[in-house]
Amino acid sequence: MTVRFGVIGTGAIGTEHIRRVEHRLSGGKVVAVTDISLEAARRCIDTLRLDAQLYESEDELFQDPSIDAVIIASSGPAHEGSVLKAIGAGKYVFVEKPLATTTDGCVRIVQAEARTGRRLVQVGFMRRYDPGYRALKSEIQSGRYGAPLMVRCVHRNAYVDERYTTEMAVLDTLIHEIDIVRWLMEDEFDSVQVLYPKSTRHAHARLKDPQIFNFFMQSGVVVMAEVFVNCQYGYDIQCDVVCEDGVISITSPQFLDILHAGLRSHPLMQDWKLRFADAYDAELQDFIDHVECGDGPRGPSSVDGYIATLVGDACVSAQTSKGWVKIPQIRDPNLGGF
Ligand SMILES: NC(=O)C1=CN([C@@H]2O[C@H](COP(=O)(O)OP(=O)(O)OC[C@H]3O[C@@H](n4cnc5c(N)ncnc54)[C@H](O)[C@@H]3O)[C@@H](O)[C@H]2O)C=CC1
Ligand SMILES: O=C1[C@H](O)[C@H](O)[C@@H](O)[C@H](O)[C@H]1O
Repeated sequence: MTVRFGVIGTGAIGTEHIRRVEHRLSGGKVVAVTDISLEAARRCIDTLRLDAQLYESEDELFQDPSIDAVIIASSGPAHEGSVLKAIGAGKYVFVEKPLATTTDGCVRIVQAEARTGRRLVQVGFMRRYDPGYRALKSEIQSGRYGAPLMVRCVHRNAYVDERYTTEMAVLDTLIHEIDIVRWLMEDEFDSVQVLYPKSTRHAHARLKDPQIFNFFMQSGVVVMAEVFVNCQYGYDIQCDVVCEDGVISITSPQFLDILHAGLRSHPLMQDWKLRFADAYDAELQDFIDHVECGDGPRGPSSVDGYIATLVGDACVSAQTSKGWVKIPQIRDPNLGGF
């Protein structure tokens, strides 16, 4: 069986995901696309030479019985509505992060999925599929370095545009660290504090950049996460786990070592597309494989998406408070009671 995809949102990552389903992965095919900008959707079909139906709305796309699964790659605020409609139409759903931009929205999705009695949703937390993070988790779990004590994360973009806000540093950017630290440490967040260093002159007037997010995990492990989205030099993702008997760190994949004019240099990646290309391929291939055999997705779940946004909401609160903010208790959305 080939998994027949409809894609909602044909922007930067939507186009990337379409390209990988069509040309790099096995078992999937894009048969329909839509976008709030029909021009963007049409341009995507033409550029990628897709044999796909252009739908004027997602509602029409969801009614297409030939579509097995949808990839939701629209802007974050649109995710909740699209995911709920997709669940209602009985479609499998791969939704880019965040699952929804509010905790209540995530709960509505988790409860809607639970009512179907099936796993339908996977969230695009692709770092769980990155070879570096997977090797890091394996080393932590080996016990060779003793207990983890601290985690240091760095998430730097070369630059962002005027649409990027101080809050987006949480649900658009830091949300990757929130999910990957949960997964690496098999632990939950307890509390968060935000520090604002002096802002860079490269940040637009309404953006505080960089930002430091300090967390206590429930185990007592401390997480220090830097988000700096105008670093100028490139796209730099770092993660060091400091243990009792050693430090384990991911490294950025090096494609080139250049000797020139008396210098040695390693060109840095400039954005997420190349840095996590293998991870994006692996997460979507995993989705396709499990949908194809009828299991339903086994990647990051709607509950993972709910917890990431729950912690994100606490981080946004901490951005405007002076002290520590407690992360609300994680309740099992499957059991209702909200
Ligand atoms: N996992 C990752 O590493 C990455 C994830 N993302 C996530 O992917 C999503 C899209 O990001 P980008 O592709 O960078 O944005 P983008 O702005 O390039 O593309 C978004 C597309 O969605 C369309 N759109 C907006 N609202 C819509 C709606 N209600 N219905 C249908 N289409 C709608 C826009 O017209 C646009 O074509 C975001 O949630 C973002 O957080 C983005 C980049 C990397
Ligand atoms: O999800 C992403 C990308 O993966 C980048 O890491 C972030 O910096 C970007 O803001 C966000 O859209």
